[in-house]
Amino acid sequence: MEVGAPDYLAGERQTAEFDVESMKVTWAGSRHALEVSDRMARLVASDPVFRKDNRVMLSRKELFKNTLRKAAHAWKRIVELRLTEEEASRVRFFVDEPAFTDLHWGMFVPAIKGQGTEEQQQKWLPLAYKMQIIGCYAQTELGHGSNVQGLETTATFDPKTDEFIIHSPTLTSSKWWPGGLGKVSTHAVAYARLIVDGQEHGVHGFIVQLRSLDDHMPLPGITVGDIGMKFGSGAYNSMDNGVLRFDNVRIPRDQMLMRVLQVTREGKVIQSDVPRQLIYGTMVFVRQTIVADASCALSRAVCIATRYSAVRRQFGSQNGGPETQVIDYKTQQSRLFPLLASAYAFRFVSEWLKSLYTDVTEKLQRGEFSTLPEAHACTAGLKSITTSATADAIEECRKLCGGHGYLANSGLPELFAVYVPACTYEGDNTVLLLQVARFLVKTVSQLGSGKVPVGTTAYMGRARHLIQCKSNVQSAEDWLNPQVVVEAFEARSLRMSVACAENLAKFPNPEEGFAQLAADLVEAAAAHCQLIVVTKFFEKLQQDIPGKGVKKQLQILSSVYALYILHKHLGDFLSTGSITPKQGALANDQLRSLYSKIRPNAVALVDAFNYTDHYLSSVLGRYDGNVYPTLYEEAWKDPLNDSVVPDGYQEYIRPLLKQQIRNARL
Ligand SMILES: CCCCCCCCCCCCCCCCCCCCCC(=O)SCCNC(=O)CCNC(=O)[C@H](O)C(C)(C)COP(=O)(O)OP(=O)(O)OC[C@H]1O[C@@H](n2cnc3c(N)ncnc32)[C@H](O)[C@@H]1OP(=O)(O)O
Ligand SMILES: Cc1cc2nc3c(=O)[nH]c(=O)nc-3n(C[C@H](O)[C@H](O)[C@H](O)COP(=O)(O)OP(=O)(O)OC[C@H]3O[C@@H](n4cnc5c(N)ncnc54)[C@H](O)[C@@H]3O)c2cc1C
Repeated sequence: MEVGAPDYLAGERQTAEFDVESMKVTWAGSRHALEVSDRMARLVASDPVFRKDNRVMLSRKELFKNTLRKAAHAWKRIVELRLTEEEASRVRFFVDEPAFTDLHWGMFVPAIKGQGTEEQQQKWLPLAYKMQIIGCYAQTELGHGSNVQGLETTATFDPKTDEFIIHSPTLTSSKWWPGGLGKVSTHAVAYARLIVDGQEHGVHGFIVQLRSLDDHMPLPGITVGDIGMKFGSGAYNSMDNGVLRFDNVRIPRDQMLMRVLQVTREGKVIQSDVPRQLIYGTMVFVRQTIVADASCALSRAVCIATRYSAVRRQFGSQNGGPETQVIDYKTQQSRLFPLLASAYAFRFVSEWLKSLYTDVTEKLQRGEFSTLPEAHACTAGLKSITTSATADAIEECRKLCGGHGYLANSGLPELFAVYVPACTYEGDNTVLLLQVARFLVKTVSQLGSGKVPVGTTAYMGRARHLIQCKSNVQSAEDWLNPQVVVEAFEARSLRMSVACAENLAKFPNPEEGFAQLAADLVEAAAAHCQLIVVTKFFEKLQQDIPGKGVKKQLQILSSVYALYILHKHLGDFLSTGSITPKQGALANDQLRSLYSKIRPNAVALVDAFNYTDHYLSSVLGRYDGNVYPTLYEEAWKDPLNDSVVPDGYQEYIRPLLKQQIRNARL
């Protein structure tokens, strides 16, 4: 905010009962992370190249070219200022525009790192790090996305020339969707069925050059282009999601990523001791980053809706005094505050998931693979529930802002349009929950075998207790006890998984059973993942959290998140007998009183996200709350208002107004 400018939300900020600067540190993860983030946010906001207020007005071609300009400028600044990787990734975050660079850094580089041998990494990574080649992740095809084993592109080994022949045998085998592929990438990690000596060996990644490094023309045998406009104006259309076909394209044998499986000069196929699932490792990595993205997108929407709800007034004027701020309506609070709590919950669970991922990656380097199934289940499940909740929440925030939320300059429509594909990409959310369900059912089925469940399923080791325990909640206050809450969540989750396993056992064919019970399995998986989020929030509170009143606020938010989920899924808690209807009602009483505690802190709690006005790009979410004059000014900037009488008046409006109506009755 400019120095000396009026702050229409100052009154809201004065009621805060905690130290906002300390909360900023907790949200950012550390004082260092906050400092870096703050510096990079200012760097981006002060640079006119990164302007984004005109984005929705640009044609696709203009938008795309502007994205290229921003990406090139960002890279120039990163090199000139010698920014660290951490700083560079914050620059990307605040530039706030999907671009080919996301796939280059976010998937192409990690695919080579995770699936390439040492020599392959040494050859390709330096080129990729300097952006002397630009890569994408070409897995999905027109006919198959979720079913990776169903991909049709082939990679046939030719022992005569020591090459692979990459080919698209059918229309449905055309690569379809990869970001950065359509117009920019020079290379791809393309996934194809490996065929050696007439035998199939499953789907593997191959580094394929697509375009000339001299004139950017597609290489012989490559057909490549953009797949067309996507949902929403502006939004994800800055990305060149592409289509790609191979017509017997030859690549050297050493361009197959060979960490998991090697093909020798003689055409021998050698399986290393690395599990086949590591071919899916890049997806595990990205799913983990998507959980962190969910907390960012959600906090952004909540920041806009909270500030605006404090500015907006409707009804309730007493004796000519001001009307009621809409944030004071209990209905507004019961819709908004759980989303605020969810933003914090997702932030902390993503922190934990990142540490789990780092730990698993270190173990994989040492040849320890036992934690891979847990890492897969956690990343898949948390990606699924956090993105679904965030997509719904952004739309809810739009509604919380009434009519003005529908204006593009509220920032919410574009945020929604950019965000919703997260429910689909990197694994459709239902398909991913089914993966979690398989993991849970397997864990339950092994309970009797003496195998002790560990990690996030450790609670299943107490199945005997959890299957029959009764919650001892007697008052609304009892619901503030984390142990009581966690036990109710554990009982609900375990009982749902056990019920699924029991029902599955009734089917002679387990796969048929799994297919028939899929809807129940998805619910059991979601219950398990919600338990993880709740537990990790409570565990965060065990840490030393400095700053006046900060921990107290987080305690309130953790209870709000847990009790909101309980209230929303009350049917599960009741039908599994994890709590009684009376206890459910007490949870709701507690939730109401927690909302009242959040109310004086709401604006400060969203200030703690430390978002600049540039990043929020929302008239409704402005830091200073100066909404109405800005809305009014912005309206006049619309190109439709360039002329008082619109184009088309002479052709279409005037003749209409001047028409002779023959039949007066018409
Ligand atoms: C310095 C400068 C810096 C500059 C700074 C610049 C910085 C910029 C940085 C920007 C960063 C931004 C980030 C990127 C942005 C992203 C944007 C979005 C892009 C979106 C990309 C995509 O959209 S890309 C395509 C994703 N497409 C899927 O997501 C397919 C889903 N489909 C499957 O994933 C499989 O198809 C599916 C269902 C598992 C069945 O696979 P299947 O049939 O083979 O397997 P089964 O089900 O039979 O399972 C057999 C056994 O494998 C186990 N298992 C399965 N998966 C496993 C796994 N992953 N890990 C371990 N284990 C796994 C399973 O648990 C079973 O285990 P068990 O046998 O023990 O039970
Ligand atoms: C914006 C965007 C960017 C993308 N970027 C990339 C990229 O860079 N690289 C890349 O390779 N791919 C990319 N993709 C593709 C993406 O990964 C796939 O679209 C995604 O994995 C979903 O697969 P699908 O399209 O085949 O969906 P489908 O599987 O066809 O889903 C259709 C419906 O079927 C249901 N369904 C499917 N299988 C099952 C099942 N077994 N049980 C129950 N229900 C089922 C789903 O729940 C869904 O409701 C991108 C997609 C989008 C939208």
